Amino acid sequence: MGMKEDGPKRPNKKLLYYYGIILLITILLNALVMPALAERSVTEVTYDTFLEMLDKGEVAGVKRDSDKLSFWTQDVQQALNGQLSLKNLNSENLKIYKTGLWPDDDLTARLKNAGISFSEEIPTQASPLQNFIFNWVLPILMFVVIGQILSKSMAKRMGGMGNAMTFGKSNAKIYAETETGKTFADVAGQEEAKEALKEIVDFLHNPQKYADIGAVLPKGALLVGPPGTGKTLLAKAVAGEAHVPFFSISGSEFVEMFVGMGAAKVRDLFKQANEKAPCIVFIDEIDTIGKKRDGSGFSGNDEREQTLNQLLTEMDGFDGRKGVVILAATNRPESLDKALLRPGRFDRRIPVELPDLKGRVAILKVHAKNVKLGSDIDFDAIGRATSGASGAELANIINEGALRAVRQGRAFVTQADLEESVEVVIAGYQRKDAAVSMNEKRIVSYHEVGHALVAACQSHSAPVHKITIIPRTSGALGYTMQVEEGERFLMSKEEALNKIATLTGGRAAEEFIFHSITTGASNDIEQATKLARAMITRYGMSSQFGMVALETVNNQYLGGDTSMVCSPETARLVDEEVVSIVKQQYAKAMQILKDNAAKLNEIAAYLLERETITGEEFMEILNAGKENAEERAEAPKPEEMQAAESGQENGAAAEQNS
Ligand SMILES: Nc1ncnc2c1ncn2[C@@H]1O[C@H](COP(=O)(O)OP(=O)(O)OP(=O)(O)O)[C@@H](O)[C@H]1O
Ligand SMILES: [Zn+2]
Repeated sequence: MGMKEDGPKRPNKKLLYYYGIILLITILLNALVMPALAERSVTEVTYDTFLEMLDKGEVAGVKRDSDKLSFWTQDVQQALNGQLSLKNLNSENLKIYKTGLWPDDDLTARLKNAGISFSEEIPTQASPLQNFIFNWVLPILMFVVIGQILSKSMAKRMGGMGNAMTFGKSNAKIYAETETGKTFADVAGQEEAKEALKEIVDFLHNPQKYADIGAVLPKGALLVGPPGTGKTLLAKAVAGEAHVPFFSISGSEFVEMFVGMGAAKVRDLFKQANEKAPCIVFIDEIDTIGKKRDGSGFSGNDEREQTLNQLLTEMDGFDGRKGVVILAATNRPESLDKALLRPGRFDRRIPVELPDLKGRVAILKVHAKNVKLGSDIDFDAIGRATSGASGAELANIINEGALRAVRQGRAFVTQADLEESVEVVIAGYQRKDAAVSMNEKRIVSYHEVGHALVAACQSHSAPVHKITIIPRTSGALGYTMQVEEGERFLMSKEEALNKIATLTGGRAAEEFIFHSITTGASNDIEQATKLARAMITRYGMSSQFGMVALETVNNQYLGGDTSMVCSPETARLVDEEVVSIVKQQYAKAMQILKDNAAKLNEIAAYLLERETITGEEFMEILNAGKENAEERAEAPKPEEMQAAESGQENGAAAEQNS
C-alpha cells in the first residue's frame, strides 16, 4: 500500500525545491547583482582630480588595488565605520571614486600627513553581522513569507485544501456528511435498486458476519440511470440506513484541478475513508474521470488518466473487509473504461431507471408528504400524465404546485395546481404577455386540433387529454397533450405509424386550411423522423431490412444519439424508406382531416375562443352527431403521454414573438 507513504512525501519534495530556488536566487543576488550595483556607484575621475580633492581635504579614505586607486569622502568613511545610518548611504554626497594608478612616491607621506586612512583592502563595514543579515537572512526570510502567503491563497483556490505544503492532509469536512438523514423510505419506487443495496447496508452493519464466513462483498457498485432518477439519493439512503459517514465527491471536481491534483485528491479521499471506515464513498459523474482511455498514445488528457489510474490503484489497494463501500453514479455507462468494471472494482451494476406509473405515484406521494393537499388531489392522474418524467422532475412538480397555491393565496394545493405545474415542467410557464397575433393564434389552433383529430380518428393512439394555445416560456405556442390510460411498455408497428401520422397532423391542418405552411412544426418533424428511422434501424419494422440492427445507440440514457452501422448504400435506402414512411403517414393524416373538415373548423374555432380545452370537451364536439362515437372509447390505451407528445411547437413563429 504505497499510498500511505506517498501522500506526505510529495509536499516535502515540493518544499525542498522551493527552498532550493530561494537559496539560488539569494546567491545570485549577492554574487552578481550587488557588485554590479556597487560598481555603478563608483565614479571614475582623473588622477589630478584626486590630488585636487585631496588638497581640499575632501578625501577621507583611500584604498589601493592592483589596477586602481579607490577613494571616498568623509560621509562614506563614517558609514563604513558604522557612525552613519545605512539609509543615508544612497544620497548624492556619498560617493566612491576611482582613478588610475600613477607612480606617485610621496602619496603615502601626504596621506599620512592628512590623517587619511589608507589600505590595500577596502575596509569592511562596521558590522559583518549586519551585512550578513541584510544580504542573506532578510531575503531568505522574505521569500519564505511570500511563499507561505502564495501557497495559502493557492490552496484556497483549490477548494480549501488547507496548506499547500501539506496537500496530503486536506480536511475531511469537504466530503464527509456524518449523517445523511436519508433512508430508503425517502426513495420511492426503485425497488430493485433498493433490494440490491440492502445487502451493502447489512454488510456495513455487520461486516464481521461476512468476514466469518469468508465472503467478500464487492468494493464498489455502480448506479446507472438517467439524470434525476435518485442515484445520489439512493447512495445517501444507504449511508443513512447503515448509520455510517458519507463521503461524496463529483468526478468533475477531480478533473478541474491542476495537473497531479486529481490523483492527490483521490489518494486523500481514500485515506480519509479508510480512517472513517465503515463508510460510504460516493463518486458522482464517475464518467468524467472514468472515460475510456484512448490508446492513441498522444492523449490530450493526462490529468484525467492519472486520476483514473490513481482511483484504480486505490480500489485495488484497500481492504474490502474494512467496510469502505464505494458507490458511483453515471448516466453514460457505455463510456466507462473497462478497467473500472473489472472484478474487485465496480463489478456490481445497479440500474436506476425512470420510474414507472406506480413509481411516479409513489414519488409524488413522498414529496407531497409535507405539503397541505386539497381533497381533489388525484396522484394517479398526475402519474399518468407524466410518463417519462424523472424523480427530480416529479419532486419539482409538487413544489411548483405548492408555489402556485401560495401565489393564488390558498392554504392548500389543488389538482389544478398540480396539473398546471406538470405543464410548467414540460413546457415552461405561461406567457400571458406574449403578443401572438390573432392570425397566428388561428394557425396554432388549427395546427393543434389537427394533431388531436388525427390522434382521435385512429384506433391505436392515446386519448387526447388537453389542447391549449397559451404560449409557454419554452417557446411553445400551443400543444396537444395525449395521456394513455395505463402503463405502457411496448409499441406495435401500427401504433408507431399512427404516432407518426398524429405528429404530421399539425402541419397537415395548416396546409389544408391555409394552403401555406409555417415553421411551427419543426419539433413534430424531428420526432416523426426519429421514430420512423428507429422503426427501420432499431425496431426491425421495415419490410425491406427486417430484423437487422442498422444503428447503435451511443447513449442509452441521455437523448440517445445514434450512429449508423451499415454501408453507405444501405444508409441511402434507409433514408428513402424514412421519407416514404413519413410521406405516407402525412397523406393519411391529411385524409383524416379532409374527411372531418367540419369538425376541424368547429373545434379550432372553439379552441381559439377558449385557448384551452379538455379532452372531454374535445371528444364531445367530435362525437356530437356521430353514430360510431363509442368505437374509440372502447379501446382503452395504456399510459404514455406521447412526448410528441405534448408536442412543443417551437419555431420561427415563437421566435418572432419573443
Ligand atoms: N425515487 C425517488 N424518490 C424520491 N425522490 C426522488 C426519487 N428520485 C429522485 N428524487 C428527487 O430528485 C432529486 C434528485 O435526485 P438525485 O440527485 O438523487 O438524482 P441523480 O440520479 O443523482 O441525478 P444526476 O444523475 O443528475 O446526478 C432528489 O433529491 C429527490 O428529491
Ligand atoms: Zn405540432
